[in-house]
Amino acid sequence: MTDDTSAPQIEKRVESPVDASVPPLPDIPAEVAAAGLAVTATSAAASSAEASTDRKKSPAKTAKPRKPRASGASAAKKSPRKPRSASAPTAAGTTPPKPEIPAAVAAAAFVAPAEDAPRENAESDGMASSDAILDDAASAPAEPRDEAATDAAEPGSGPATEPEPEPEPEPEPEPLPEPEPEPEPEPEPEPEPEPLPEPLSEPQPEPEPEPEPVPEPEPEPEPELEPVVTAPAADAVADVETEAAPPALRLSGVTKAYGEARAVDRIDLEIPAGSFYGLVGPNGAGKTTTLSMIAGLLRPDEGAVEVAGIDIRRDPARAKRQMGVLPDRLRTFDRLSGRQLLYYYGVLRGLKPAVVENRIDDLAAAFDLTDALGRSVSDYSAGMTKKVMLAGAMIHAPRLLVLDEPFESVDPVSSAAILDILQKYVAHGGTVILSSHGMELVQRACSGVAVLVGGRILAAGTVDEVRDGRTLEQRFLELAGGTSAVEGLEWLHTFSD
Ligand SMILES: Nc1ncnc2c1ncn2[C@@H]1O[C@H](COP(=O)(O)OP(=O)(O)OP(=O)(O)O)[C@@H](O)[C@H]1O
Repeated sequence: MTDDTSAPQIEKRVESPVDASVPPLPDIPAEVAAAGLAVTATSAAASSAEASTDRKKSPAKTAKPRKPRASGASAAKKSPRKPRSASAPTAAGTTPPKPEIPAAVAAAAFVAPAEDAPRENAESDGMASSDAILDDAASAPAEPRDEAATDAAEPGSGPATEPEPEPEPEPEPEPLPEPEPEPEPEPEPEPEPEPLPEPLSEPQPEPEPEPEPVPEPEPEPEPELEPVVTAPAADAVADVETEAAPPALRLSGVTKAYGEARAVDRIDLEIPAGSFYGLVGPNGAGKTTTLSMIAGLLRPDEGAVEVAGIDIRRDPARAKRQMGVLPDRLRTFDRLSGRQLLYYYGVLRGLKPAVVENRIDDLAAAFDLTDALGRSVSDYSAGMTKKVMLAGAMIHAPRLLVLDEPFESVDPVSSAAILDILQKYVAHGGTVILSSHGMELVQRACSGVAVLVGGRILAAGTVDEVRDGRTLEQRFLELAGGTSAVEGLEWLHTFSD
């Protein structure tokens, strides 16, 4: 379809995707994204009410000079935001409806993070990128997150909105000018602004409340924001990855048991950046469990997972920032339209609304979803849902894509388009690890492969090394036990009618 052209487009726009005012995902999710989204949704919904209320009030408040608590810088920052949110998410003419979703989402998503929880929980948490986000959020700092949430709210969807952390730090036109010019405490500043405001506000010292509101503390958040969604240009990805040491992914003695059964048993695996890596194995072999631990959605009982050298257990927020995740089950916020869902994927990852809008269009074209963007995801077919979730996993241009059976249920044309997108992504330094039952596809598309059977890796290396002169399917059958003789079903050959 639009394969050839779509990919390049994506690269094009990856330049300055991060919303300077939005904190990195990890933080965001304190409640958010899939896993985090739920949280975000929840908190966002909750705070959105406040946010909207605050906004409405803001003008009025502004009229009243309050005590200059926030620095001039911060105040200045906030004012410009309001206008933006108003025009935010309308991209293709479709304005994201109200985020009742978030609320619903939150409920669903949050269940996820459970690690040792029973299957149901594990899955909902499971490989959902949103879940991952949630985890991040949980581990992330509170501040940035609020901002992210705020941005997310901007989409115009009233509900899930902006968590305004501190409703009070209201900018004060009058007070601002003074703090900035110069911390001349007593002489001039006091006479003008203080008379009225003081009675209203709270601060303690009457004479010198201004010097305290340190003017500089706020600039700090910005530095954090930048590193957040680094994704930018493919070139950048390539640069960073190429030389420096750590592999894109390293598993060391990773083990996960459910009761007595070891779903994953002491797995060691190292995948260099720029790899297109396949994880194959029979049903129940432990592929999803392994990918869920990589994504940070399940915690290993033993062993360590490192993403680009970052131990996901020690610094989950930063590690998850590097990843885009497609969960094994298509659980997502399906009451949102495709456009809304992608919009939230993007803003929750800290992207600027305008960037998200552009990427949504690019991804929709690439995945042949343009005509479906306005429809509720709950009405999508399995393949369409898989594609929109895959698009969501990519929208922030992560360095590592963790995809659980990305081609399952996807039609041949879309599969070819997805494969083309992934191959170009890898060619520019990105790394893909995916699970699949398609031996032919893995043999054709992947550079490396691991065969997982009974929770253990029986073979791993380049595809050619593993298949060792045979087809990958033949090799797989050997390792997985081959074809078993079918006996005991003779009754099936004697029809009941
Ligand atoms: N939450 C859970 N609670 C109990 N057992 C679980 C849970 N999740 C997975 N398992 C078990 O762990 C083993 C590995 O499951 P997993 O889903 O990782 O396999 P898989 O290789 O992805 O299988 P498939 O190819 O069918 O998707 C299976 O025996 C499964 O029943």
